Amino acid sequence: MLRTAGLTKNFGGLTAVDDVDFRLREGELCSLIGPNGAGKTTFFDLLTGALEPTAGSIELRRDGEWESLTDASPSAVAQAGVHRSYQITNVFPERTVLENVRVAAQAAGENAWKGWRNTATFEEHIEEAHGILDRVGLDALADRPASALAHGEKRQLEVGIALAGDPDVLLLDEPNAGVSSESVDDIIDLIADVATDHAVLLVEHNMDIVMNVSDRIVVLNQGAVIADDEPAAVREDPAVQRAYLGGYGEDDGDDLPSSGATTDDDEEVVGA
Ligand SMILES: Nc1ncnc2c1ncn2[C@@H]1O[C@H](COP(=O)(O)OP(=O)(O)OP(=O)(O)O)[C@@H](O)[C@H]1O
Repeated sequence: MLRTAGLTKNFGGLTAVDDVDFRLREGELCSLIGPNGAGKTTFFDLLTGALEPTAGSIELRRDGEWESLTDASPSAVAQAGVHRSYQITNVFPERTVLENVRVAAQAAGENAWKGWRNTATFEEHIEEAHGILDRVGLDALADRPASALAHGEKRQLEVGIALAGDPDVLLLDEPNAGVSSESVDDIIDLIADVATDHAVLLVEHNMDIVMNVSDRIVVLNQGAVIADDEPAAVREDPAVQRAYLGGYGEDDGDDLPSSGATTDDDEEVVGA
């Protein structure tokens, strides 16, 4: 579905992403984890065209053919069907929840340039937006200004915006950031639901979420892949425990870590 080969990004003398061969398969939910500064955001920025790679390639499979996204612009990547939900919100605060999703649906639509004048298209986008809001659990709040949403609801809205235009691949950037620990189950349900009909790459520090939803986990450390396996195998991998997990799940899989990845909310305790 989406693959990289030798993907590398240097910032001056620093290699933030180091020769990464990665593959996201159709229907798969893959998580990308690693300590602060491991290169997760940079990898996302490369996949979405926000950054140009120093070396390597990015390809998306569409209609049975591999298509290069290596030098594609962010809008070309989005047009190709790879959408990202942002850790730093891209919500218009004064607009309503519905408007935020409708505008995203319109921008993603094939007839975007006609949208403002074409009533049928406008109605279609409103319908799509309501469907998406229903899916992310926000339809009851459709007429609220986005600024009035709680943290967790904003994350839900960001996922909704990323869903607009029906992408093939969803890149979810810390959908749990700033969300209270009571809402973790809602976020798990939301991620699991969108993964039923999209290939999903998730960056998330909360290991309870990652271990719960992932089909596969890729671990980055200092820009390089140090593990790529099923959750149980990754959890038991000594190199991953050393670099990131710091004791998480070593005894019975349910313990909170004494250090390492966060398990409940917005506090990040992972060492760089
Ligand atoms: N624009 C930039 N210029 C220079 N260095 C950068 C730039 N962006 C990131 N870096 C460096 O690249 C490395 C990887 O950073 P990145 O933000 O990708 O890590 P991360 O895994 O997303 O971390 P976090 O979990 O804290 O979000 C870090 O050492 C960071 O300081």
